[in-house]
Amino acid sequence: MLGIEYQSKRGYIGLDYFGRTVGIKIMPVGVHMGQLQSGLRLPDREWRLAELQQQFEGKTVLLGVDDMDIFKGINLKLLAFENMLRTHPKWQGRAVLVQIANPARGKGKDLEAIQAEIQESCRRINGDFGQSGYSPVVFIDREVSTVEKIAYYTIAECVVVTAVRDGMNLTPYEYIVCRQGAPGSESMSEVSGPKKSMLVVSEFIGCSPSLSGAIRVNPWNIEATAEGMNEAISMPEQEKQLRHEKHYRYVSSHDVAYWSKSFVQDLERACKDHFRRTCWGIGLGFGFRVVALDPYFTKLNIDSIVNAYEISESRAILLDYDGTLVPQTSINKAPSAEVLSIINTLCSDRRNTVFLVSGRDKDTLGKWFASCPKLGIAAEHGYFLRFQILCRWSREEEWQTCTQALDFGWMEMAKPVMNLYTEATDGSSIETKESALVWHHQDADPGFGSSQAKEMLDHLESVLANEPVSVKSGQFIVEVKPQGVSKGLVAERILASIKERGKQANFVLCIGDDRSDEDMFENIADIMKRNIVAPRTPLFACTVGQKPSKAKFYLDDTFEVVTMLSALADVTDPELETDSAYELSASISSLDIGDEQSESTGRTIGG
Ligand SMILES: O=P(O)(O)OC[C@H]1O[C@H](O[C@H]2O[C@H](CO)[C@@H](O)[C@H](O)[C@H]2O)[C@H](O)[C@@H](O)[C@@H]1O
Repeated sequence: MLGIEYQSKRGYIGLDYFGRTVGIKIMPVGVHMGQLQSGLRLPDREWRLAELQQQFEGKTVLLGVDDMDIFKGINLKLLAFENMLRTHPKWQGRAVLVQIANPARGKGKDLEAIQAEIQESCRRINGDFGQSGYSPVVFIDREVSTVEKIAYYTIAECVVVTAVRDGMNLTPYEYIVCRQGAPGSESMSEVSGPKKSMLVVSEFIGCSPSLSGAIRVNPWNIEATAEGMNEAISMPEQEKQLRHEKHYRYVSSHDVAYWSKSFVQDLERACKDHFRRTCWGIGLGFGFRVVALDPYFTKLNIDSIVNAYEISESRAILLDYDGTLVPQTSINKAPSAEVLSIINTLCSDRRNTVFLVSGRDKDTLGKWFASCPKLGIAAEHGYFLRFQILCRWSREEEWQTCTQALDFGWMEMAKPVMNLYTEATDGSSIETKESALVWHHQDADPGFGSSQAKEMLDHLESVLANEPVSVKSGQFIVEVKPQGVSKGLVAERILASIKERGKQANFVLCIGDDRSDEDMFENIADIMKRNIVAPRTPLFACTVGQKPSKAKFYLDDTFEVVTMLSALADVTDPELETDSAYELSASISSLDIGDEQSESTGRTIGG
């Protein structure tokens, strides 16, 4: 939906938009039953009905009630009626089209032209098919009172709406209610016998999908509309009755009161969490956004994290890469010498387990962090894992896949879709990773690139609906990756492995900037409630940039992230260094390893 993440929430769609939930609901508005029923009880109705019954005695009345404007398709209706009289001559002398045209609310050449066409059609049809005492078209272009309209609805065998574009259009609903009559008000002139109503409605009007018993037509198709009219008035009486009953049940139970109540209920549900959030206006011009933030969302205080770090015995440090350790805007994406040095210092303390958790591919990360042998790396959102250098005697890194061999047949389906958008979007490109496909649009025109990304996301979601993949957007990317591979799961595994090694973490720092990192924040918040980390472990879940997040803390940019990590490095005690490489080689087996399986890429750990 608009490229924004959404969930289906009990009959309505909830979009997450800058920390707020925006509910979207499609529901046709109904009629005011009470008002219509009072109209049906008006004393005036009685004599008007009697008059009309006399006027149209022995005739089958088709009724149109429309505003006089260029969208209502009144002339199309007249042409279809003319066609019906010609192709079904049995209706000549018997069928009458009463067209009420509410006076035009506007003026203009187009309106004058349509009025002239209507006049000409009425003249022609009445000239060709009229007989003494029979005018096939009765055109009423004056203000018609509610009670008079109710009388027309009551005598009409069928209502025809041929608008070529319209909003809801409640004429069919009003007609159904009038044909039913007000409960207990049957009078002498009331339509006797079982209640019936028939509808021919344009497929372009709002109420059309809610009337399953109506005959739906494309009003531009004169022949089909003529056939629809003939079918409606020729239908067996019992079927007309069944269709009427079904429509009346719907219209009377889904009235305007039901509609408003239902929206208010959903509004209350969607806004439930809004009250505990604080709204801020952020950005300028077109970049201005109202952002709802949790009141406990605060800037990460470096002194507090340093204090907690110093007194802890087993620390888990999980770091995202792009947008966290290097700015999204950097041309050179490789880590700086400063970042590598800080990471090496953090890794040098045996109390620390430091992991890079990134969406990037394993070869790039392996190359960039070759000088950090004690750093754990989760590449491609954790599909590949590199623990520390495995063995004392070997400095060769070893990658493992987090799951059994997967079927990547979906890539053959996703690639052609991405190709289409790449061809049409200058500056975009496709990145093929071992487990995922990524469409990049950072170098495309910003507006066009992001609207293409939104459209492609929808397209991919429908093409891949039955495939075991998830399609997500990130910083200038749309990524398709296997289901069950997420930074959240990898974070959980890392913390579980620390516990397995008998060093249950009592300090957790988890930092990242984008959508994929939110999975980490969410899983880790949940882990804190379980027994995987030590009781009362401080969790420093931190997002980069002040924006709605599942993290409790934020830092403004990558510069502040590096400053904070550097402060931790300053109080790190390399004295405590041991040959943790050896230790971690043992930890691999504790990482919930399932059926191990050799692969060209490395081994597999069960997931
Ligand atoms: O999990 P992260 O470390 O944040 O990595 C996420 C993605 O990083 C890479 O894309 C990013 O860098 C590109 C330039 O090198 C840039 O065009 C894009 O907008 C950034 O999102 C990587 O190419 C992706 O595969 C990762 O998913």
